[in-house]
Amino acid sequence: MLPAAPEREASEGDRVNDPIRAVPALEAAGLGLRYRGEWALRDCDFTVPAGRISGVVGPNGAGKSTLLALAAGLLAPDAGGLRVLGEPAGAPGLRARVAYVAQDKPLYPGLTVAETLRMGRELNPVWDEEGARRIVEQGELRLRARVGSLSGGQRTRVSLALALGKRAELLLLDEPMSDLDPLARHQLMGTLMSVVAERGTTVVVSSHILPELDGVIDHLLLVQGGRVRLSGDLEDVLDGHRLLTGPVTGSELPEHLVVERRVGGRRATVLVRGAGPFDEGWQSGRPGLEELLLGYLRSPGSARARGGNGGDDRNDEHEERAA
Ligand SMILES: Nc1ncnc2c1ncn2[C@@H]1O[C@H](COP(=O)(O)OP(=O)(O)OP(=O)(O)O)[C@@H](O)[C@H]1O
Repeated sequence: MLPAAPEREASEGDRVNDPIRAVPALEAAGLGLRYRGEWALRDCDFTVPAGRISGVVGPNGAGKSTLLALAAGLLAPDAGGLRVLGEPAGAPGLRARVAYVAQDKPLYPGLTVAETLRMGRELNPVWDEEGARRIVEQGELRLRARVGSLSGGQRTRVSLALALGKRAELLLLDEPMSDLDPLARHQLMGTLMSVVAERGTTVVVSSHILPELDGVIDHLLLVQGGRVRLSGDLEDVLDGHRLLTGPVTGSELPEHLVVERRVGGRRATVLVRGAGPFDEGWQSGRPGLEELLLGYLRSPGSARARGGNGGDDRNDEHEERAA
């Protein structure tokens, strides 16, 4: 597991009373985007609160990168709308307020690491030279090395240094850690989280490496098949589910609450929406993040949920019909 996110400076009450934090980081209504006529994201309604670390989770091809690119203003929606920090995504006023690290970490290969950081300093009205250098130096990168000669993990480090140096209000990170070795991942995530906690930065980070997010995120967006399947405060979402174990026969469960059922021998393990009470034949516990996500990912057509209360049935029916 990666280092736990340090205590955030602001409490929930502070956020509500702070007019800036009361504006969500992302707010999508009916958001959709097509590539060559095929919907990559469709009918997405969600809110990502400010001042939090949100995990965008989903399998390959789910639409995570598309969602982040829309938030970064690199793509324009084909349906619905997306507001970022209170402004329409892509608005010029967001350029200095949002930093985006794309999955393929595009950088200029001909520049050295030092020249890349200098470019960051010159292009951004606010620049944290010390913070950016710290990230580069932790990786023992030579400032004179050409970016084109760096490994994938080293380029990730330079990209994150640029993003953090910008001191943006919102960091959009698309699979930031996928090409880092476990030690670098642990170290860099720790640095990232402490910087973010210090500054109260909002982070939206996509990943399909579930352990990477455990103990780090405090808000969740589960994307599957181009739709948002689950979203909400992480604790509320976990509180809104139970992992039940019991004999395969004899204990009843309302089918519409079942997310995933696995049978091993005579015992069944069932992930359900809602906190019960359930038939007393079941042993019941709150699922962990990985158990919850794997349950949903393994059962793409099961009960759908939204928000921490385990979901809204009317929405579920709508989404299932539209799918
Ligand atoms: N440039 C593109 N042209 C055509 N189709 C695309 C393009 N980019 C993405 N898609 C399609 O859109 C869907 C969503 O892709 P996206 O890259 O957003 O998924 P993802 O969740 O980020 O996947 P991964 O975890 O593999 O990065 C996929 O079906 C993908 O094939």
